[in-house]
Formats: sequence, structure tokens, C-alpha cells
Amino acid sequence: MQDQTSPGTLLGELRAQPPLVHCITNFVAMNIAANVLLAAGASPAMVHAEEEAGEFAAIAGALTINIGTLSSAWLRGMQAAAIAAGRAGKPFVLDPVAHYATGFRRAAVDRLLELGPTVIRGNASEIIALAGGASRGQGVDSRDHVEQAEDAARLLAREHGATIAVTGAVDFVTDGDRAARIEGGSALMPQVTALGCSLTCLIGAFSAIRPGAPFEATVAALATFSVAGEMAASKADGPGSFSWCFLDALAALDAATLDRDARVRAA
Ligand SMILES: Nc1ncnc2c1ncn2[C@@H]1O[C@H](COP(=O)(O)OP(=O)(O)O)[C@@H](O)[C@H]1O
Ligand SMILES: Cc1ncsc1CCOP(=O)(O)O
Ligand SMILES: [Mg+2]
Repeated sequence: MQDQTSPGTLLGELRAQPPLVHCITNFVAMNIAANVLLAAGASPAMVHAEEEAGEFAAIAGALTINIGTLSSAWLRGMQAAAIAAGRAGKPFVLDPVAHYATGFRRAAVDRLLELGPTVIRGNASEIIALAGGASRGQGVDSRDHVEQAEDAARLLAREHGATIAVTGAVDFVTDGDRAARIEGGSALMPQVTALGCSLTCLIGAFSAIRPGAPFEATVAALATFSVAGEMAASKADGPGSFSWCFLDALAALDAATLDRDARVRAA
């Protein structure tokens, strides 16, 4: 597929004009997420201090917020950034890492949801719990299947007016009206920490390219990960080599290959 909003078209535009992506992510993810964005062609900046997060969000193309290693000070920075992104009309992508695990996380996510995320990405356990369901998640790891989270995703999309991405073996994206499944990737991906967090940052990069089309931007980011993941798996011997093969695959991926190999189906 090759149209105005095909994954390849968006990847080409991203490379032609690298967007500045404001990432408030966790200590585990900061390095790999920045490298993922650079390999894809975007310009990452990890900025979380409450003294500057609001000011920075206004100048970036998109904001991504991830609660993986949360503290009260970080939460204040997240709120300032989300408010500023909203005022500036910039997309805001939320990753509610393990929000079901503690009261502090649940309260933080409730506050961030009030600030109107454009896209929410999580694994199946996180999305099920966000919609009020009983999830089997353990810490940051999902123990539910994406198919079990599809109704929850549709519900959340309508409730928050957001695009919802559920990732796993086959990803699912919905804006409450349209929905798509994206096949591909590799079983090695959940064996490398913070790849999901990095994907959230990449959704931010694609959202900056198409601020008015979060569904298409999210599908493009997920398709990019799926195709690069398959390429990397064909070369890797295990999680260690997968992580650097994945960066190489992302950097080598071109628009035509992405559109040829992406397996995106309407759902
Ligand atoms: N079993 C799997 N097979 C193929 N790809 C997978 C599998 N599990 C996860 N992925 C991919 O790994 C990436 C991160 O997703 P996921 O592991 O669900 O996030 P998180 O790290 O937040 O739990 C996504 O691109 C997803 O498609
Ligand atoms: C291990 C860990 N602990 C807190 S955040 C984090 C990283 C989670 O990354 P991902 O959600 O992409 O698996
Ligand atoms: Mg995660």
C-alpha cells in the first residue's frame, strides 16, 4: 500500500524533516528509546524536570509520557508538559506502564488521562486494566493476549476520544471507529527491556508528522516496529544481538520496503 498516509509515506516524511520528540520516559528506557528514534530518523530529547518540561513541550513536535519509573517530581513535570502540549496543539502519547500495580501509579494515570492524551499505547494487561477489567499483568509484563484487550481498547478510545494501541504478538489499534491489526515482529521483542517504551516514543515521532491523523500515525509506527523486528530476528542469535540488530534494521528500513512488508489489516 502506498498512499498519503501509508506507513512508508510517513516514514519518508519523517526522514525528510526529522521531528523533535519530547520524551518523558523511564530510567530503563531512556537510552534505547533515544537510539530507536535516531535509527528511525527522528530527533529525541529526554526532558523530565518540572522546571522545564512545560516550556520544552511547547517547542517539540510531540510529547510522550511514560510512568515506568515514577516519582512525585516527575509526575509534576509530566503534568506541566501535558498541559503545555495541549495548549500548543501538540500530540501527547501516554504509556501507562504497570499502572495497575500501585495506588500511586493508578492516581498518576488518572490525572494524566484528564489532560487528554491523543494516543495511549500499552500491552494487553495494561489496556484491560485501564478499562476497568481484571488483568493478569505482572509488574511491567503482560500476561494477557491482545485479542482479550480489543473490547477494552474500543471502550477507552470512545471514552477518551483517543487512539488506543494494544501491542503483543499481533498489535491492535482503534480510534473507536476504525480498527486495524498489525502482524509481524518477533517473540524476541518482549525479551528486550523497554522496546515497548521505545515504540511509544516512535508513535510520538509519527504523530508529530501527522498531528491530525493519530490513527494513521500509530499504525505507521507499529508497522515500522513489526517489519524491523522481523528483519532483526532473521539475523539475531538471541535477545542481546536482537537489540542491536533491531537498531540496524530500523536504520536500514526504507519507505518502499516498509509498505511492501507491512501486514496491516482492517479489523
Ligand atoms: N510475541 C510477539 N511476537 C511478535 N512481536 C511481539 C511479540 N510480543 C511483543 N511484540 C512486539 O514488541 C513490541 C513491544 O510490545 P510489547 O512487548 O507488547 O510492549 P511492552 O514492552 O510495553 O510490554 C511491539 O512492536 C510488539 O508488536
Ligand atoms: C523493567 C522496567 N521497570 C520499570 S519501567 C521498565 C521498562 C519497561 O519497558 P517495557 O514496558 O517496554 O517492557
Ligand atoms: Mg510497556
